[in-house]
Amino acid sequence: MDVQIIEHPLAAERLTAMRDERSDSPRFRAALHELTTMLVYEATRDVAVTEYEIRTPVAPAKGFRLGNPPVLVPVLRAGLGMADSAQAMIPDATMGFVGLARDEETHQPYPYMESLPDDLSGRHVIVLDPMVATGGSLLRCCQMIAERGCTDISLICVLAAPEGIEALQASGLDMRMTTAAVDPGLNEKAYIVPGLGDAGDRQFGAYRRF
Ligand SMILES: O=P(O)(O)OC[C@H]1O[C@H](OP(=O)(O)OP(=O)(O)O)[C@H](O)[C@@H]1O
Ligand SMILES: O=c1cc[nH]c(=O)[nH]1
Ligand SMILES: [Mg+2]
Repeated sequence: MDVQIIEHPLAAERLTAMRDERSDSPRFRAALHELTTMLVYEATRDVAVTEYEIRTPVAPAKGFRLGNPPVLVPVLRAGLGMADSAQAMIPDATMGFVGLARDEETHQPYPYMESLPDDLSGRHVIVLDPMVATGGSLLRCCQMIAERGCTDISLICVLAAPEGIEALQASGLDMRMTTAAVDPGLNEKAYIVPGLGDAGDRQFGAYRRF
């Protein structure tokens, strides 16, 4: 799996705001929105475009549009905070939704929503989830997508742990990842260290869901 780490001063500032425990939910969400714009910009650098003719007020010119607009798949809850800015960058994208909650004891993902097109063959799917810790949640999501025939999956995240990257690599699924950083590892609760805490809680509040 190709892993692209975005090193840019503006991205580093947004990531710092997300990491900082003093950032409240509005500041955290704003930083995630802005960082997602940058991550989407970099992750889509090589997507195919179709050329077509337009006219400027002065002369004919070449125009470009995305050849195969992607399907965006935010992973609820935390990925929901990336959905708006990703769709603003790619207005022709459609959107599917996957809901996964990690069990706090076993660290296994519990699926509670799977709202995806039945047939994803020939489609480019971009999965949005800020956190890749053990990799279990993203792997589960990518399996759902691959079962629907997709062979072209991009992952956009904010922070990844080496353990998660290895788990995704070991799955053998053909994917590429764009992230703002790879942190050193996980603690005993499978949280990324230093990380930024629980990305869902920091956006939407902490409560027990299941
Ligand atoms: O790589 P993993 O070990 O699977 O952990 C990462 C997952 O944990 C977080 O979601 P969480 O389960 O906390 O749900 P939430 O977004 O509703 O808070 C995060 O958004 C990922 O989906
Ligand atoms: O560090 C972590 C690990 C899993 N999920 C999060 O939101 N943060
Ligand atoms: Mg969470």
